[in-house]
Amino acid sequence: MLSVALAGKPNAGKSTFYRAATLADVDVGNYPFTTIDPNRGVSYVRTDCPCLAREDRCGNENCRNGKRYVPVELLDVAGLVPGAHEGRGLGNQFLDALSNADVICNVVDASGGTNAEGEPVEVGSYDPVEDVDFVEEEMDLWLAGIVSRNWESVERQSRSPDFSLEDALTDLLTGIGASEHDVAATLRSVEYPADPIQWDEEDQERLARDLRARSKPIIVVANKADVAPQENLERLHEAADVVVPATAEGELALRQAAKAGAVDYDPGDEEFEITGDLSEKQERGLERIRGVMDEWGGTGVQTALDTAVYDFLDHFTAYPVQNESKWTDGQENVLPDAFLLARGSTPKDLAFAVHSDIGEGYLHAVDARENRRIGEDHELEEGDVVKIVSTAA
Ligand SMILES: Nc1nc2c(ncn2[C@@H]2O[C@H](COP(=O)(O)OP(=O)(O)OP(=O)(O)O)[C@@H](O)[C@H]2O)c(=O)[nH]1
Repeated sequence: MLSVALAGKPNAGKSTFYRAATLADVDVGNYPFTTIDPNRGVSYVRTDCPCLAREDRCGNENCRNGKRYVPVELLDVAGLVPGAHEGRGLGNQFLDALSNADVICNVVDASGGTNAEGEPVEVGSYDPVEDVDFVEEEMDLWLAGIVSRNWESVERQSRSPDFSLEDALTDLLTGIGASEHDVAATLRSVEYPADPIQWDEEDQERLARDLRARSKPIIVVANKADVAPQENLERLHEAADVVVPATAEGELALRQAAKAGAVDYDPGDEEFEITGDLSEKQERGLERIRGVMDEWGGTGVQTALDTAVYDFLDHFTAYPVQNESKWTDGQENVLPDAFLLARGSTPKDLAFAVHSDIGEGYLHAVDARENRRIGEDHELEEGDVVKIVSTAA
């Protein structure tokens, strides 16, 4: 399962975001929105379900009237502080947890109401742009530290006659969780000395920064947007590639109210409707959230996850089925599964995502929307429904 990590300094709102994003108003099937352990849970990205193209909604447990929720792992990596790569605060423990993530949401207190250590200060007095830079910096230097600690071994290997620097670096970097694809791209784009003995700290750091940017991309969640000065949000937009304004507290309140049956709201909706009895205070609280949602097109929590996975990581959703006309599996379940795949993935990649045996026995595939056979190197797209024919099926 694709893994999204929440990082950021203390008190930025990570736990609130995490609690909101892993809370469901109903229990859903195999992937309840419940927490796996205190810092690792299941959340969802939202997309249009292919059943919208049909007369009836599919009724899948992760589809709500055509809004499809696709499971992702969510990690809450608490308490990162400046200097963590040198062991400050809880130090490397958190950075190590981040190494399992495919994409990172840097939760920033956009209100400027907490300082670098996460201690409360007057709202607007701290510059949240500092928090954008520090998470990136900590991760870059943490990776540079790993490269540096392992350098002696690369130097030792270089004495062997059939030594290849590229192979040694690939071994080292894939060993710490980077994909071969990212490592190859980094080695192509960064200039470095051919002899490991000639490398200095700067060479190691350049390599680490490039690889970090490829293998651990970071989006910024401008949290506490409900109380953030407009100027802070503008500055954050200038400082980072992708910034999503959000109110984690607002999303948590809405999901709790939805769970209690007091509002009609699905995660990612731009608005909600009050449907149950609420105290005057509760109603005032929810109306305040409505004001923020009107401005940003929702609370931003679902948008942040969707942006991280679909836009920033450039993934899409594909739906394998066994019956190409009914879009069902062997048990008559309609659109039973949804898989997140990287842009450029083919039917064979989908087959491997379903099961390695299905991938190995791959024969051909059928586009169930168009009802036609598709080639092995056909690039799948968002919402594709695919029947895979395999010797293993
Ligand atoms: N105004 C406002 N406050 C928020 C929002 N999200 C979180 N908070 C508040 O910010 C404070 C810190 O939130 P947490 O979720 O505990 O922060 P954290 O980043 O997990 O902190 P650590 O666990 O210390 O790493 C709490 O008082 C929250 O209620 C928001 O969207 N708006």
